[in-house]
Amino acid sequence: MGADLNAELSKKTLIFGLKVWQIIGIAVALFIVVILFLSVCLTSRKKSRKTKNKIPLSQIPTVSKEIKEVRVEQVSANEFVPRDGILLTIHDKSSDKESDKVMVHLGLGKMKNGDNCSYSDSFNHLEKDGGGSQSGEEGSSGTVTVYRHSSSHPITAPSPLTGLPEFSHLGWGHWFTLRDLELATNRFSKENVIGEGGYGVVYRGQLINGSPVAVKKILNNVGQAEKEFRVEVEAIGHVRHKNLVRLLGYCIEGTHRMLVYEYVNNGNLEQWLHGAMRHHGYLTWEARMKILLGTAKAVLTSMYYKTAMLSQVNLVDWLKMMVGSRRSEEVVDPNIEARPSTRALKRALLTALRCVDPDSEKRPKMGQVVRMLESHEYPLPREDRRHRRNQGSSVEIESQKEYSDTDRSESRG
Ligand SMILES: Nc1ncnc2c1ncn2[C@@H]1O[C@H](COP(=O)(O)OP(=O)(O)OP(=O)(O)O)[C@@H](O)[C@H]1O
Repeated sequence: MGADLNAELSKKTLIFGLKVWQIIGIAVALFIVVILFLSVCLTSRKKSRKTKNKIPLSQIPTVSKEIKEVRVEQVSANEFVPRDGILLTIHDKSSDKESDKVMVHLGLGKMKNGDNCSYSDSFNHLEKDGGGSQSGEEGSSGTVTVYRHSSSHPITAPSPLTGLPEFSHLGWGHWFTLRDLELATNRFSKENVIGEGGYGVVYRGQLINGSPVAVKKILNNVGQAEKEFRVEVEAIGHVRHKNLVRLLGYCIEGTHRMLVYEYVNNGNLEQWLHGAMRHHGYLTWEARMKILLGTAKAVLTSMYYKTAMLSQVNLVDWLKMMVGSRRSEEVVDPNIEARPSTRALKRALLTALRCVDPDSEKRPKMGQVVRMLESHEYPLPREDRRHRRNQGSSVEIESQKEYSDTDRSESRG
């Protein structure tokens, strides 16, 4: 048997007179070379695709470990399997008569590979029986966009009430995708810009459930920005206070960092103080004091969550100069019709000066600020102050020494 096989393998063939075993050997070697070549090609293609998708490390701001990034990418519709109850919410964006699109949040599905996904898109608005919006494949001209979410971080189900993602894994707020916010802000159009702060541009937007929102797009080239984002998301997000604009959620995708706030349609304090809202009138002294106190209380609520950056240095210098040269009365906005009493003005200025003491150790605690502003006894008359100081000092009493120049001139006056 063995001898037969040997004889067969040793037979010469017509291919260059090579023996059978030689031909087999060459074929096997060629096969191995081809397999090796193909696997090298595939590996290098995968690698180059990965590096293409990767953003240089220097451009990716570091986020807290608590905040997980969602990898979202568009895939073709046949790669996913929708779950039951596809249609969750229809928001008719055409109500403003400018667009004939209906935005449809379709819901949740599963990728063929087992990953969770959500999918949504806008369809042409269908006029039917007087303009009601209709959903579904029939007549739709849009293609469904599927968002794939990493399986290690399953997406949260949209709330049946709002159509928005449910609370984020941080225990508060919604976790928006970039696409959610693009849809809300008309792709961050210039017309939707409502302001610009130190950390980014703020856009007006409308969520899928119709709620107006302010979307702050954090500039990722500002050093403080990532810190600002983290502080807001991890700390301010938990805080509820009637004087603080509520943070509704956030978006982290690639290098994008965005904060979504409830929309305040009443202008901002700067606009009220510097005349941009003058068609609505001017703030009275009482209203200003209320804002001051409300702000102090809000800061007290959110303290050492947030380290505010003071951008009022010139204002502070000006105030000190005015008080130092006994022109306190002149710092009151001339547009206020009912001027504050001397005592009320002194209370406000004294508190303000204490808060901007160059020695941060000497600045009052926010609780003391609230007490100073709320106390009608404050500032104490000089005799009472001397008397109380003999009994034991408090910051409020001590702070009045700082104001002594003006104080003396006011008492004389
Ligand atoms: N929730 C909101 N509702 C309506 N408008 C807003 C809202 N948040 C911000 N804005 C507008 O956008 C502007 C910029 O806001 P942002 O919070 O970025 O900066 P800021 O508070 O003015 O300054 P800074 O960045 O130094 O804190 C505001 O002055 C305001 O006009």
